[in-house]
Amino acid sequence: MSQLDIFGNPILQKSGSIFKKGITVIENGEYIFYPNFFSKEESDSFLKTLRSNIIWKQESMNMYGKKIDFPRLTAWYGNNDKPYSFSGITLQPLPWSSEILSIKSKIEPVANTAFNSVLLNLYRDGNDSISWHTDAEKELGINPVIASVNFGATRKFQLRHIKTKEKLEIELTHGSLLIMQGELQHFWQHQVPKTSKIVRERINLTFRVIK
Ligand SMILES: O=C(O)CCC(=O)C(=O)O
Ligand SMILES: [Fe+2]
Repeated sequence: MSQLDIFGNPILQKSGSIFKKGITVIENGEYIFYPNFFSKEESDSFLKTLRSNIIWKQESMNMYGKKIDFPRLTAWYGNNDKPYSFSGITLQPLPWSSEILSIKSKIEPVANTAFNSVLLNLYRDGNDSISWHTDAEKELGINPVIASVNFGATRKFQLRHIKTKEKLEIELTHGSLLIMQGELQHFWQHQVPKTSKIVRERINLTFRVIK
């Protein structure tokens, strides 16, 4: 476990990253990580209510004429009725639920951003994953702020610079908050790889602003 600063953020030992006011500044991007943003009790409760109240869907995409299921379940909520497209599929948002609004109101002052939509992912076990991508869809505009909230199993979140191929890794723990900002989405891809470890379910919420 790395050393933590006064904000509870790990102090990165990696060369090339500067740490100021809780923001980790890396080449072509910034992030803020709170390993314990929500208490254990709050996190346990959100995990349970989101698991049962969210309308989870098995989305799929078409690849060479074959239907391929995403290796996770997803849901899309928001106050914006513009459809949002990613990985070749288009999602219509469902109206905010009370537990999502409660999470949103806690993270907005920290992220300094009023989010109008959220994508939820349910990773049922270590076989579920999301592969290398950026969240740089044109609806999100230039230098989007994306706030990622995590409940359940701790999973590895990897970042890879598209030019230098440098890699960073953050363990996204139960109750953690990761805010990605600056140029990060334009220069770094991210993924949550499969793991052969036996892990419980994990729910991730990425809050976004659709322009
Ligand atoms: O599950 C995660 O931590 C990442 C999810 C993600 O990258 C996305 O939904 O775009
Ligand atoms: Fe993403």
